Amino acid sequence: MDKPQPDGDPFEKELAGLREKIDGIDTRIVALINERLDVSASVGDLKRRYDSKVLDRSRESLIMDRICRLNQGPVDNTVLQYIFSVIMAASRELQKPLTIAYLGPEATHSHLAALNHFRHSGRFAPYRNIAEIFAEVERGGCQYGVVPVENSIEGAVTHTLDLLFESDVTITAEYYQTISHDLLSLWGNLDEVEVVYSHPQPFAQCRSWLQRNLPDVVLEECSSTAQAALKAAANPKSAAIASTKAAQVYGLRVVESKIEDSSRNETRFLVLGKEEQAPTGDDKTSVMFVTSHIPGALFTTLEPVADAGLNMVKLESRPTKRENWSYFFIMDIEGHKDDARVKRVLSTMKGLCLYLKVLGSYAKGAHGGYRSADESPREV
Ligand SMILES: O=C(O)C(=O)C[C@]1(C(=O)O)C=C[C@@H](O)C=C1
Repeated sequence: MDKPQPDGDPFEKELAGLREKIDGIDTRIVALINERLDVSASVGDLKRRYDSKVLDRSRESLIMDRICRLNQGPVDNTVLQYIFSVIMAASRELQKPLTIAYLGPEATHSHLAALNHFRHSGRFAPYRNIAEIFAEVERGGCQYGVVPVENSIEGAVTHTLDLLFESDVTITAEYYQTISHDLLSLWGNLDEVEVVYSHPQPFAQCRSWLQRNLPDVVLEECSSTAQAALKAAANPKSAAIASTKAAQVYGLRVVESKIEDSSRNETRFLVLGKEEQAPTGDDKTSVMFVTSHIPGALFTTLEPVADAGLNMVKLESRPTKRENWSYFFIMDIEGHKDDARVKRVLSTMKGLCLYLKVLGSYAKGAHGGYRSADESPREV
């Protein structure tokens, strides 16, 4: 059916009336948001005086539940939660701006994970490598650092595991970032594309699409997808495989979204910090340990975990690099280190191995992340 055509004056008049109403409502919304932020600033003062943490996830969950119960429509609960997640991010930012280190440059998947996990609130600082992020968090230059630890297709990020062995930072959270690749170019089409830039991993993950659509182009490897986008922005006869965020940051257009062969590509990121996290009731604990060089040592060390019925969700081994053929292990179990059962098991394990360190207890992350400002509902 054809859309009704604006009928000159009556349409304009009615539209102006409705828009005036919207302006009036917006005025009230702005005033209410600022009124809420004023109260939040007072909460911030109180928290500073009592040395209490700014972020209170359990309170935020209660707020989300409450607004959904109050909601009578027509707004969808997901949209409402999204709006409130941004309001609360502004609230936290006002109370205490956070500094978050991530693996740069801008618009990498690490950047997206950091933005999504912290709901866009804070000062996000790019670092050149994972070691620098650990060092920055350790020396207190940034409160948090976001580092990749495992990809669902490529496996462990061994550099991160090695740094966990050496460093004194705590794991404060985990975040699963869906990895999706877009083809970006200056003109937004495939015409005249002679070269495609990207990191080796996206090339491997988009192989079928490239074969089907750009079988004859040169594939040029870059150190990151952001670097690839930067190069594509300087060459009109090229394209880059990178994130949608990179298109915004480097002034490119999206030729095609989600060109990866498998849609189940996820990277697990760890959020490093210094503060231990209180139990939430649905936690994970990461533990690092070194076993002695005798047959069955690993089995003996892990036996208490099985005996207590604790669910081990991951076990990785890495060379200690201090002695040939000696290894350290990183184990993730369900539960918080303050849970009586976990406490008992860790204390028994400590007596059975050469060295054991708890890397952190933190709330379990949801696969696919949670809705945040970067994953805003597309239609609204
Ligand atoms: O209630 C608090 O503790 C607040 O700091 C306020 C507020 C909010 O904006 O509602 C902000 C940050 C916290 O994570 C939880 C809630």
